[in-house]
Amino acid sequence: MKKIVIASGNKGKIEDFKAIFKDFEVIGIKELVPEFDPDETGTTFLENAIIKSETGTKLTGLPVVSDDSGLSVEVLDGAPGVYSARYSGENATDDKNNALLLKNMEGKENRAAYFTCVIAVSIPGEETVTYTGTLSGEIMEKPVGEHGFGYDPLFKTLDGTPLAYLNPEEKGEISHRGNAIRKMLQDEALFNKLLK
Ligand SMILES: O=P(O)(O)OP(=O)(O)OP(=O)(O)OC[C@H]1O[C@@H](n2cnc3c(O)ncnc32)[C@H](O)[C@@H]1O
Ligand SMILES: [Mg+2]
Repeated sequence: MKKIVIASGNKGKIEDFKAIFKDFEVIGIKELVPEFDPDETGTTFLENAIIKSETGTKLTGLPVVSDDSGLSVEVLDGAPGVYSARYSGENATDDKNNALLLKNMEGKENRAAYFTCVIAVSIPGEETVTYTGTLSGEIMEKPVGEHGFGYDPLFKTLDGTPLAYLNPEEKGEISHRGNAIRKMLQDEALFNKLLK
């Protein structure tokens, strides 16, 4: 089976990609390079996704997939954006990030927000390719639901469904990550290269 490496330390993401690359041997990059943790110095999701996939290919010599994603809130000028994972600082956790977001949204009328996901794929000797997906919705007044991770408990879709009410499969049907993945799966040229 062909190998594909997922350049992420986020177990949720690796599980998502295992379900997608069923015909590949999916390897989390930390299995090969335990200290893998490139600085996400980009100012866009696209730049950070490329940093992660290209660093991964350089270190492993294998095809590498990465995902850079986050939440952008209109009334906060797009914050937390590329800083979504570290919104509440050095020792950020999902709970701390959500608490800070609620605090910064106190008294705000406009609750519009969207998730972005950029997937980058680097293959040795080939140009890196990227796929972008988004999901629009609103920030709620308090966390609800049991599913998901990150900011899911505070997010509801435009039709009013709280994201954390959805199981992984249901979320994938509408999510920013699902939408980026569907674009990637339609790219036949990519899979021809990966399977070569
Ligand atoms: O960089 P890697 O190692 O892949 O893992 P990470 O968790 O640091 O991932 P990012 O740098 O892409 O940061 C993404 C953050 O955005 C948030 N996020 C991304 N996708 C999300 C989703 O589907 N639901 C809720 N929050 C999400 C969440 O807080 C993540 O920690
Ligand atoms: Mg990260």
